[in-house]
Amino acid sequence: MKHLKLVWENAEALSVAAAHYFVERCAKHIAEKGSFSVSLSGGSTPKRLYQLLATPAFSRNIDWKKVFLFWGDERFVPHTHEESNYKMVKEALLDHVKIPKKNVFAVPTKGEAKDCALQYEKTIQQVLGKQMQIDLTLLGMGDDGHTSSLFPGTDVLSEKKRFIKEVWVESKQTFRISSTYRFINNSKEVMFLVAGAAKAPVLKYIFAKNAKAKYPVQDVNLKKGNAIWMLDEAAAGLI
Ligand SMILES: O=C1O[C@H](COP(=O)(O)O)[C@@H](O)[C@H](O)[C@H]1O
Repeated sequence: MKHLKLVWENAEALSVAAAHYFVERCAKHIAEKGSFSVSLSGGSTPKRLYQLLATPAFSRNIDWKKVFLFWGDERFVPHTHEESNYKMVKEALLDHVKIPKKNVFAVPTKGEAKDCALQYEKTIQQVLGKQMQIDLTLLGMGDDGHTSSLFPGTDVLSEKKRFIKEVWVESKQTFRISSTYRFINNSKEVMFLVAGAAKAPVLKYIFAKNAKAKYPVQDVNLKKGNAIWMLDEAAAGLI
């Protein structure tokens, strides 16, 4: 897998560049096969991208009827909770664009986490078919090197069969529902959005020559596609 690193002046410039990239990929996939599937990232950095996509400047260039949205990970809280990734995307994007409800696949969060994870995996299978291939997976990276909800030291890191799995995150004393490496690495392409100086030490480590495996993000290794890293100057400062 190739890694393309692009460094932008700040988080705003990074988000604008990511929005342009999203529009371009969307047009390409729709022209080629009539649809565009995206796995959305949670966390602090992508919110601005979603807000930009909702503005007329970007939104008018997106054929929302042909866009299918999934969540790469979700906090195990109701969809109305402040920490819900669904709520963040709803308020930043979904409430402002004409995407059909049937194209939006939120992670269920009622009942047991393990049942919700299984149910979501089945939903994705029904929509994407056996291939389970997302066109564009958006990812962030935590200061601890986690991506999606693949946190250091968690069981989900060694999951080989499942595409979606519940994960108990000890450091946060909570369940999350996460994409597994199997699902992420089957994507056609991933785009990382990473901003802020707190991310710089992990980026320095993972982009060093012959870096040994240490952080979960290092196991994102697409079977066929490539990774594009959108970084701001603060995050890229030690590379
Ligand atoms: O991929 C992801 O990464 C973030 C970490 O991103 P941050 O911008 O909040 O530092 C993670 O927590 C998020 O849920 C996930 O989708």
